Amino acid sequence: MSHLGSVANIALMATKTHRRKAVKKGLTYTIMIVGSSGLGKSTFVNTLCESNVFPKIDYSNAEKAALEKTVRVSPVSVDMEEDGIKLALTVIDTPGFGDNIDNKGAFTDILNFIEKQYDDVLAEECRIKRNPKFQDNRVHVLLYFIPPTGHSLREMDIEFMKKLGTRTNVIPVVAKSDTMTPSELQSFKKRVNEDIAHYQIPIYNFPVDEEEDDDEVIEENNELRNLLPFSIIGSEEEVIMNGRRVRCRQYPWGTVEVDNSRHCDFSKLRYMLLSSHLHELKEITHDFLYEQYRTERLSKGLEITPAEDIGDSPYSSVQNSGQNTPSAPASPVPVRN
Ligand SMILES: Nc1nc2c(ncn2[C@@H]2O[C@H](COP(=O)(O)OP(=O)(O)OP(=O)(O)O)[C@@H](O)[C@H]2O)c(=O)[nH]1
Repeated sequence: MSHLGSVANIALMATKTHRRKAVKKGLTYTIMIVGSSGLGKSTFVNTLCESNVFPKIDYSNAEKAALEKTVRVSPVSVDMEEDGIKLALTVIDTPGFGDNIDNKGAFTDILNFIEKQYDDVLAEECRIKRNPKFQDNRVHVLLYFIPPTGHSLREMDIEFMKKLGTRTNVIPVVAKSDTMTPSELQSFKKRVNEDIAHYQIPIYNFPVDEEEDDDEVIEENNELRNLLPFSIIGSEEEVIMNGRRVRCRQYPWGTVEVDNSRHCDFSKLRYMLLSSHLHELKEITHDFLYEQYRTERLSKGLEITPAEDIGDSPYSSVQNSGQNTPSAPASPVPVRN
């Protein structure tokens, strides 16, 4: 066997071992949620994970509600299983913008958080002896919550998405889309897309490679691109309808169902995030976004500090009794799987 052949074999074995470990331990994956205050970010996380990751806030008690609001970047790990694959999912809720006249502070915290995860990986790569317990917490996808104003994007949303889009895969979503009629929603989506194109906001827009991708992938990506920005509805409420459990929001005039694709795009977004596009989002993060950051960082000749030397970890865990279990932060893994 040639030297190249044996190297290739070792690489293949390493990949297989890595995959086996990932299947056993759970594939690590990180989603960040960003947007103005009160748009339903925490509710969305609970809906996505089908469990009480973030405790429900009692908005009838203003004082208590103010205390319970998300006030810092809050990562929580949730063990899930999607299509037979274990996921060690980390969901990061962030403080909502809008309570302060100047929201730059909250935004800077979010950007710094994303970049710090890249710095940690870079520092780990630069070590002579690797830390076997190193935890890679890079953000693979960021859902940007757009308020359902019915107008167009706000200046703040344009500025924030533009900056975040150079660092991570940004996917815009229309929050609380049950507050708009179908035709209002369609016109709003159109205007948001026009703004995204006009201001050249670098979102993840389901790119296709006509030569490389097969027809199924092209069709799926075209369909998902046409849904952008995804309309979402969050709810932790369940009712029994025609003998099946349905997650919904109930109003005097009717019921909107979270998982009904005629009511909103939640189910398509969930499938795309946790199943069909998970690997692609991880790959783009590692191969492109991180590489770009790394090049910028190293070309500026900045000093890289090993991970454990930089401040306290913001990671926390939450107890819950739901089907999917929020637990301690994602299990330690070597760089990328
Ligand atoms: N109409 C409607 N209301 C929603 C939806 N999702 C959440 N809500 C409600 O909106 C309010 C705020 O929800 P949260 O999930 O706390 O919002 P948040 O964005 O996490 O708030 P901050 O922590 O302040 O940033 C609650 O009363 C929710 O029940 C939705 O899809 N539609």
